[in-house]
Amino acid sequence: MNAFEINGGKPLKGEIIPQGAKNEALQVISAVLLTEEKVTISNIPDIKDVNKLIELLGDLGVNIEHTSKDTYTFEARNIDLNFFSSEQFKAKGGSLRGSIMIVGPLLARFGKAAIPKPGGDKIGRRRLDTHFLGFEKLGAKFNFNPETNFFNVDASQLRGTYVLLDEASVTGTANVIMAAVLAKGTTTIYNAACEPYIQQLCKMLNRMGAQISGIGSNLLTIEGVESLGGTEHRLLPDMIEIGSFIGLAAMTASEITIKDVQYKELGIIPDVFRRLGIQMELRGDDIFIPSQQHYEIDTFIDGSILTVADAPWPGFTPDLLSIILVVAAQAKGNVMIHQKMFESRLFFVDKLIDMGAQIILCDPHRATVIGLNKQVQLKGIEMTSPDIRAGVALLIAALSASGKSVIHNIEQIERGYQDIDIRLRALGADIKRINALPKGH
Ligand SMILES: CC(=O)N[C@H]1[C@@H](OP(=O)(O)OP(=O)(O)OC[C@H]2O[C@@H](n3ccc(=O)[nH]c3=O)[C@H](O)[C@@H]2O)O[C@H](CO)[C@@H](O)[C@@H]1O
Ligand SMILES: C=C(OP(=O)(O)O)C(=O)O
Repeated sequence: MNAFEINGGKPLKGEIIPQGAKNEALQVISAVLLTEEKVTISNIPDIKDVNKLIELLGDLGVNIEHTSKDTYTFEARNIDLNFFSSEQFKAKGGSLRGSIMIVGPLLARFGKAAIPKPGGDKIGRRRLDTHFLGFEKLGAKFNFNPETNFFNVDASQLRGTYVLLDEASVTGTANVIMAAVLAKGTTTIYNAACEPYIQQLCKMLNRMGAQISGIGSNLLTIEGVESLGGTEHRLLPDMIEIGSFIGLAAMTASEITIKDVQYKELGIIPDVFRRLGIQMELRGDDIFIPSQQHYEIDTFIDGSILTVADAPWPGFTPDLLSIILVVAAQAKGNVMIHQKMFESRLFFVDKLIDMGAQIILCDPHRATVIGLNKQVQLKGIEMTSPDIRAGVALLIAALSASGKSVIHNIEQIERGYQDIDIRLRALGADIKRINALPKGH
C-alpha cells in the first residue's frame, strides 16, 4: 500500500503549473461518444479517474490515440453495446463517479445505456435522481436493479421538452445536456448547474454542431440536431488544484507562483481565500502568493464571525471547503465552515485535532475553527486520507507541521492530483512515497 511520508515545517518556494481540470475532463471525454468523428482533447491530466474513464471508452470500442503527453484523439465510430453486460464493465464502470456521464451520450446516440452504480468519494449520500428523472422527462425509461446494482435506460426517440432539474447537480446537468443535444425539438433545462466544467462542455458541444444557448446561466435552451461532428478542445486549469495551492502557500508561509490560472474562470474562489487574510497578486495570468508569516480572517461587515459555506456555482465550490478549513487552522481569528452539500466530508477534522488544531465539529455539516495564528505549530502524525480533498488538506497540514507525518490511502489523493509528490518536491517539500500499511493492519 502506497503512503506519503512527509517531514514538514519547511517553507516552499517556486512556480507550479496547475493540471487540466479533472471534473471537466470527465465530462468532455464522455461527450466524444456523441459523434463518430474525431475529437481531440488536450491538457488532459494523467490521474487515476481520468485514465479509468479513457480505458472504459476503449473497452466500449472507441478508437483512442494518445498523441502527446496530455493530448488524446477519440473516435467513437464502432461502439460495442454488448460490453454493457460484461463483468468487466461492472467492475470498471462502478469504480469512478465520472463514468455516469457516458449514459447521456449513449442514450442520445444509440437509444440505450446501462451503468453500474458509480463510485467516487464516500462523503455521504450521493444520489443520481437528477440524471434519471431528467432522462425520463426527455422520454426515456429507466430502471434500477438492486440485485445487479445496474441502472438501465432506453428510449427509441428522445424528445425535447421543459426539464426542471431536481437539483443543480453538476454531473446530472452534463448528462441531461448530452442527451438533449440529439433529441428531437427544443429542450429547456432550468435549475441547471453552471460550473465552468459545464460551460466548457457546452462550448465544446456547440463547436461540434450542437445548438445550446444560455451557457453560464441556470437556464439552458438546446435545439436538438441530427448529428454532431468532430472538434478540438483544451481543458481549463483545475480550479480545485489552484485553490489547494493557494492554501498550501499560506499554511506553509511559502512564496509560490501558480502559473496560467485563467483567473477569469475562478469565480469567487480567490476572494474566499482573501477573506481568510491570504494576500495574493495577479501577475499577468499567474497568481503570486508572497510568503506570509500571519494571515487574519475577516469578519462579516457587522463584525460577526465569518462563515464560509458551499453553494452551486457561482457560489463557493464544496470541493475547496476542506482546504479552507485546514488553512483557517493557522489563521488569526475564527471561522465557521458550513459544508451544506455533503454529509460526511468534515469528519477528517479529527486528524487535524490530533495534530493540535483547535476545531469544534458542531455537527456533520459544520465546524468552527479557532485559528492558532501560528503561535503553536501542528505536529506530524500518522493518518489515513478519507477522500480526495480531505487527503490534500491533510497533506497541506503535514507540510506545515513539525516532524514526520505518514498519510495512508493516497490512492484517494491520486485520483485527482497528478504527480503531486514530484511537483511538491520541486518546490522544496520533503515528501516521499513509501510502502506502508496503516496501523492495525
Ligand atoms: C465528477 C464530478 O464532477 N464531481 C463533482 C460533482 O459531483 P456530482 O455531480 O456527483 O455532485 P452533485 O452536483 O450532483 O451534488 C453533490 C451533492 O450536493 C447536493 N446538492 C447538489 C446541488 C444542490 O443544489 N444542492 C445540494 O445539496 C447533492 O444532493 C449531492 O449530495 O459536483 C460536486 C458538487 O460541486 C463536486 O463535489 C464533485 O467534485
Ligand atoms: C468529490 C470529488 O470527486 P468525485 O465526484 O469524483 O467523487 C471531488 O473531485 O472533490
